[in-house]
Amino acid sequence: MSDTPTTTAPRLLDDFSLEMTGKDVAHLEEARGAIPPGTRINITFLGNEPPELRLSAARAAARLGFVPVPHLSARRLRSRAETAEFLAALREAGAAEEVFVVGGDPAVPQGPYADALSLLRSGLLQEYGVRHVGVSGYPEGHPAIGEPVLWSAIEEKAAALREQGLAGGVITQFGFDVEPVLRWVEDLRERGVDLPVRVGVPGPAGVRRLLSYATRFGVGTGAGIARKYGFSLTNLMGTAGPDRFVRALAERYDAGRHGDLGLHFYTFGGIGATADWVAAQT
Ligand SMILES: NC(=O)C1=CN([C@@H]2O[C@H](COP(=O)(O)OP(=O)(O)OC[C@H]3O[C@@H](n4cnc5c(N)ncnc54)[C@H](O)[C@@H]3O)[C@@H](O)[C@H]2O)C=CC1
Ligand SMILES: Nc1nc(=O)c2c([nH]1)NC[C@@H]1CN(c3ccc(C(=O)N[C@@H](CCC(=O)O)C(=O)O)cc3)CN21
Repeated sequence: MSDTPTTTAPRLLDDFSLEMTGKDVAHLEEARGAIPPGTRINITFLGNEPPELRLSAARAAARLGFVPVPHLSARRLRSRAETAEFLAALREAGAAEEVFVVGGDPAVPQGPYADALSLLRSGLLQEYGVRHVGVSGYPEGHPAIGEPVLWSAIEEKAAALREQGLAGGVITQFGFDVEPVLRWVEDLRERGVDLPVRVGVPGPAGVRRLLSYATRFGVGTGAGIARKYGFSLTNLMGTAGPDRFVRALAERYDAGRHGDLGLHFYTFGGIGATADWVAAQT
């Protein structure tokens, strides 16, 4: 129904998720009133944040009435015992039901899990009460991982989730261009993966910051993409929000072809700005 974008857009935003780091707890507290109760709040697993900081973020999200979705970065986990300890603490915090499992940026795994799949297959997650696992998707590829590897990884993870009796979903790497996202989702569906997909996009933020994260994670920002998204590569002082991106996604989203789609906002230090932006859309 591409001729009724205004009725489709709120649907995509009905059950959005937000991503924060351990350092954003005060921002979450400030923004709480602008975020619908029960919203999923993902907690990034940064290498430079100690587990206690991530745990305090998970606790804060639960205490404020949201659903914490802590991330586990497989390659950063140094042992099965360390992983079990983190999961036990999450369970204690009421934050273990939903997690997001990602490979992890270290070029060499720091412990027994070389990828998300090995953690999924370890049996540990269920032991600590995990019921729903998010995995990542890369509509524009990944700078260090080839396309065929990415495709087999996501197919194997979807199969492993089924085998392990875990519910799941996909969250895509943030991007600035809707076209590759929808093409990728169609490809995913043709490969038989029917997991719900949350399309990752940055919340409103300064252009300089967006570009620096994009560079850091190998996300494309060509001049054409920038224009479509609504920022200029030469005006680094400006800010840019996902207005056009979300509008374009809503216009082109066809549930018959794309299955279950939602939105995931990478807030990059601005959870309040993102919450306000979403609230202003409805
Ligand atoms: N999308 C996101 O929000 C985030 C993505 N990442 C990064 O994305 C990458 C892939 O994660 P997943 O999609 O979960 O992959 P995965 O764990 O499912 O692995 C897929 C394949 O790529 C290989 N691989 C994984 N990480 C790698 C790395 N850092 N360098 C070289 N090869 C690697 C694995 O051995 C496996 O063959 C990782 O580098 C991860 O840190 C990290 C944090 C958040
Ligand atoms: N390949 C890959 N690796 C990642 O680690 C990664 C992705 N992709 N995609 C996006 C998510 C979100 N990520 C991040 C990483 C760092 C901050 C961060 O450092 N935030 C600052 C505040 C904002 C700022 O000052 O820029 C912080 O201090 O927490 C946030 C999200 C990491 N993520």
